[in-house]
Amino acid sequence: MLSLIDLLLSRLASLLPSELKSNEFIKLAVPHRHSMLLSQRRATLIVNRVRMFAFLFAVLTPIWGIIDVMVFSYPLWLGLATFRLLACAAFVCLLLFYRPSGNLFDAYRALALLFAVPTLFYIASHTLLGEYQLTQLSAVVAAGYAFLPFVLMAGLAIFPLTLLENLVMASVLLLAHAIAGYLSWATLNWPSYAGGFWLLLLIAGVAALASLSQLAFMIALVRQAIRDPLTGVFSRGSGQEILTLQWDTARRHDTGLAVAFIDLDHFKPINDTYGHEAGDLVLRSCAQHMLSSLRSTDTLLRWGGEEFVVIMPDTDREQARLALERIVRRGLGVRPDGKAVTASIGLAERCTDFVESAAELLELADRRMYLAKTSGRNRLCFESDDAAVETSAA
Ligand SMILES: Nc1nc2c(ncn2[C@@H]2O[C@H](COP(=O)(O)OP(=O)(O)OP(=O)(O)O)[C@@H](O)[C@H]2O)c(=O)[nH]1
Repeated sequence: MLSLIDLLLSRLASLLPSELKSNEFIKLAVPHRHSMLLSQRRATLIVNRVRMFAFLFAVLTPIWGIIDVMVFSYPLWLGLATFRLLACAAFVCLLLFYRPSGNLFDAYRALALLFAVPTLFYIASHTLLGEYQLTQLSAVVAAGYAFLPFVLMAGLAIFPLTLLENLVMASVLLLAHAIAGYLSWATLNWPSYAGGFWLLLLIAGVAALASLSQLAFMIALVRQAIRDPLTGVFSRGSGQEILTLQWDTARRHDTGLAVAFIDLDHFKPINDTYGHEAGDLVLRSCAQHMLSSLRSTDTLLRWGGEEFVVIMPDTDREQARLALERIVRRGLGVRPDGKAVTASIGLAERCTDFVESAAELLELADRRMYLAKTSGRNRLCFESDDAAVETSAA
């Protein structure tokens, strides 16, 4: 029995996108496990696709009106044309006034508006068409209106959504379909309605698979773009983006934000004596040592060469100093000759140092790191005079 479950689980795992690491699968299920940068890029992509969809609908919605004029009686086509123009105006507004902000809740709002407009149009047109006895060609054209929920459900495929988000969106569309069925209860053709419901479920499944595989590619691409390939910690560019976001949050809530510049001491002799490979190994192990001592909300990035930066949100200078001393005490790894790796560290904090921008904060931490270097290395400097504190690694 257990081996059957193992077999099933391994078969299921082989269906998952190979671009993802096993600890990333959860990111396909729920959005709150996404990193800040992934959320930001996903939010931007979702809003851009909403605008693309809105453009398509804004152009195509009025065009169908020509067919309505040809087959429906005057009051009916006028009613439908009014709905079409209103929908078209809503799509144009969405296209003109909605711009990507990088905020996921803005993206959800854009998505909700995009789907709300055709859903309302569908319910309104369905109700209006239900009031008329349609025959032959007009009945065939009216049947075309029933395709709208299917188009919307299929449209979900163009967004990189998680499983949870797909379930929410698909449930809303199924509910809209159910409401439309309820509104035409008396004349409902049950076999065709049930068939429509089944088809909607099928499209929802296919759209969710397409949406999830897009998300998987996105997660892998973002990981490659934002991570330093040698150490796996954040790269310099993405680290700067994170710092800017953290800076904005800290300023908005008037909370502390600490930044530490960490430069490994005497790293060149490792390369010169033991080779570049040995140097790479030390860098990797050092990054792992630091990561294991940091909080999950802190960010470690490789600034370049043997320089790292730690961003500590919601942290004042004293807390940051204690955290850095703890990191050094636990160790930064060992050099190939067996001695402990040491570092010169510069610390700056938004509130204590009265800095005006994220760049200024980083620059101050860098200057203090240099001060720690020139004061004898293996120490932490958190003030601008030469109050460098020797750390206890060596
Ligand atoms: N193995 C390896 N070495 C690197 C990498 N990037 C930079 N380096 C080396 O890191 C060394 C940095 O040397 P320096 O800037 O002189 O610093 P240092 O020897 O640590 O001296 P201090 O910082 O003054 O204590 C250089 O030899 C670079 O070639 C890398 O990705 N892998």
